[in-house]
Amino acid sequence: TRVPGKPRHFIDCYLDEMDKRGNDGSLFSEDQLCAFLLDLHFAGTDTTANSLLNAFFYLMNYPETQERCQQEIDKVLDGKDEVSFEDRHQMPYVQAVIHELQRLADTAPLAVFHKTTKDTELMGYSIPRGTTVIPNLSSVLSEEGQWKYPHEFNPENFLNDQGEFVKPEAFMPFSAGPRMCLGEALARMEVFLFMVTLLRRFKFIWPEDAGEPDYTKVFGTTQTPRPYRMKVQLRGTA
Ligand code: HEM
Repeated sequence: TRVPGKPRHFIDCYLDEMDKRGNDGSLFSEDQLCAFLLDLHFAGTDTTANSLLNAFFYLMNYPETQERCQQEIDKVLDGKDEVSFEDRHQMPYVQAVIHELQRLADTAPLAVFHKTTKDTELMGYSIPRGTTVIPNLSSVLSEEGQWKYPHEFNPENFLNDQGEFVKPEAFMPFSAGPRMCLGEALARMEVFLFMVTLLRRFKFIWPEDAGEPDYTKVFGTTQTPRPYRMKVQLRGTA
């Protein structure tokens, strides 16, 4: 349905640009376009969507936590039309819950595979040049000794004794190092704004006939919770 010269979206614009350039040796190519689409849909959308899916799955099954988030949100946003990312500094509990949900979402369990470009020594281990290295983020995110409650959902993992938000070093769902997630800042902003906006308006309820929740995930390059249904109620209408 594409009409050259009348772009409707990114792909059309890109194809127009490819037509214009012909074979001028530029980087505009179908391969490059595919790589961009993977970035947009897979790295940029699927990860954040799965984080949100996981978040609402847990919040429905921990209604007291959901309610405590809503109380903090109501207090901080009192009189404001919309939430802004800056508001997170006044919401230590919500921040702790969101980080705890991201920890358990374990969205990219094996990060992205890497390869050593030279012989490398790491903590007494020698890793020859050209070795494929697969980071195990699942292990870090539930490492005993790094978390107060490594194997359960508990926002206390991100709160100190004064109830302030703290981020342990082992929190690395976006991996670490020079090739860590390029979209981390955007993803964190998106997850915060989506969650706060939705929690402010709606109550998320696990349907009575849904049975016991199954917390095991569908494993993949990105992990996702098992399909579920949810009941959504406008707040204040119950
Ligand atoms: C909650 C959401 C997200 C999670 C958990 C996540 C996680 C990750 C992880 C673990 C990596 C691998 C890092 C490594 O190689 O060690 C990665 C890479 C990457 N992510 Fe994300 N990501 C998320 C959202 C996003 C978003 C929204 C974008 C872009 C808009 C994005 C763009 C990228 C890109 C481009 C890379 C490759 C970076 C490179 O190889 O240099 N990610 N992400």
